[in-house]
Amino acid sequence: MPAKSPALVRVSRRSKLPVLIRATDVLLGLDAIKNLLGSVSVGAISLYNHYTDTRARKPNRRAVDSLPLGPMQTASSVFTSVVGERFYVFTQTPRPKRFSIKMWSMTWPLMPKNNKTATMTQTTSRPSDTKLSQFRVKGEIPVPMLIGWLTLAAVPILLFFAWRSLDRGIPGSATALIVFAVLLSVNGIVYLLSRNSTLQRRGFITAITILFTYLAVNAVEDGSAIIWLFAYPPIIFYISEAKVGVLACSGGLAGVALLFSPLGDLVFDSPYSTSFRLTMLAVLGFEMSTCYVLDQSRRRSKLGLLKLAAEFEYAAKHDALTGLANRREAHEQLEAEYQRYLRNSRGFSVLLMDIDLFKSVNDNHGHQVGDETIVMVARTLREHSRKVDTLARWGGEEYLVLLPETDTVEAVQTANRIRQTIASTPIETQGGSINTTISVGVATIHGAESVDRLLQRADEALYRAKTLGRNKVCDFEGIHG
Ligand SMILES: Nc1nc2c(ncn2[C@@H]2O[C@H](COP(=O)(O)OP(=O)(O)OP(=O)(O)O)[C@@H](O)[C@H]2O)c(=O)[nH]1
Repeated sequence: MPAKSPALVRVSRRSKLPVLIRATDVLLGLDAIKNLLGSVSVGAISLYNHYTDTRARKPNRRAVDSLPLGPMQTASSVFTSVVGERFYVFTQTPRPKRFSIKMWSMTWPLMPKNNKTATMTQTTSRPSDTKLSQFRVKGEIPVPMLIGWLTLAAVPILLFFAWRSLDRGIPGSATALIVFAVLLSVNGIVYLLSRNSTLQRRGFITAITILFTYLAVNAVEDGSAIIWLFAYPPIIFYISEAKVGVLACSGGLAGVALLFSPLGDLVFDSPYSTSFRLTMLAVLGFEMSTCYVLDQSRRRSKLGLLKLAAEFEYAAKHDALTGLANRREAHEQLEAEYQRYLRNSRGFSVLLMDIDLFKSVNDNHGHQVGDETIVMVARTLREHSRKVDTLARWGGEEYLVLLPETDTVEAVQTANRIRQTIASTPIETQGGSINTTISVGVATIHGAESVDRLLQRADEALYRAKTLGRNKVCDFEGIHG
């Protein structure tokens, strides 16, 4: 065992330790900056979707209602942004080009792990925290990639120090370092072959924990190798759950304290001076606590950011009054269904529905009762639909129902069921009981017609149902109830 080295104490106290700690701070700081940038972009896009009528490309009624904008005209020039969880609203200045409209067309920065886009149907609800944790924020370094880079960096360093140990006539240390280099490489290769990230992470954590223990206990490199311990906390907190990070760090710190204790001196022949031991323990403990606090903050802000994004994504795809899909989402679902139809020829139908003489409901009972009627009709639609159907509020008192794998006969049956229920069930509103009816236009996709053409046929069928006296279900060919 090498004798105590005064050089080690001098080096570690004066230069290496602060440099290592600063490097750690810089890395964590960069991560925090990335998070903030991610937060700004997610928030900006989400807010844009939430407060914008995408067809008119203007702020929607929600924007006008909820933001302190004053007169209606100013709403058409509103810009929204977000930093953290604070919303900022900018109204257009006399020099409108000062704000870049490009910000609005950025891609959605959330990426599900499996790269599949979740389909949004009537059953979609706000995602849970567990579900959210499956997402990562764009710009965040994926753990397998980080482990890959760390392995790539560690292997040559280990081989270099192994060569130095050999050169200094310490073959035992050289062999151990080569074994660690091989272990890390094997772990990397196994991951490349199996793509099992859990195995990769566990293998890496085990390897570096044993490696750092070896470096500390055997006082490799005249005892200076123990300084590498400072690399352990940020890595362990980043690549594992907070719980594992806390356990590993407190175990590590207790281990070092034991090594530095009189008991450690009995078992191991450590070269560390008393002042070095105290400094090392204090700084290591300080670094671990700092890493824990920063990691908690990173995790909390990520979850908050994902929640915020999920809330706004939900709002961007749903109608605020009824909770049904909005028109834009309905178009997306129609397009997706159409693509499925082109691929596997499974047909689908659409129902275009309109509440009859709705203007008179508003005129006779007021707008509030009109709104309640719209909500109650939406509820009836939900009750009479399958989970796979997409229910959308198409316009004011117009609804669209997308029925996958449904032919005209079945679509007409569904439409009649809904129509009859609405006609026979008085709607209870604050303004009293209201009897209302709906007219329905049915269209089923056929041949190579486009979605637009399909919608046009449904619209024409709806028009026919209206002209034939309302409370009717029609398709392109004729009346069905
Ligand atoms: N309460 C309320 N009314 C709305 C909403 N959106 C649109 N409307 C009203 O819905 C009414 C639609 O009336 P019209 O298009 O003339 O049709 P209608 O009275 O239903 O007559 P038909 O469609 O021919 O049966 C208008 O008075 C709109 O102001 C809304 O969100 N809430």
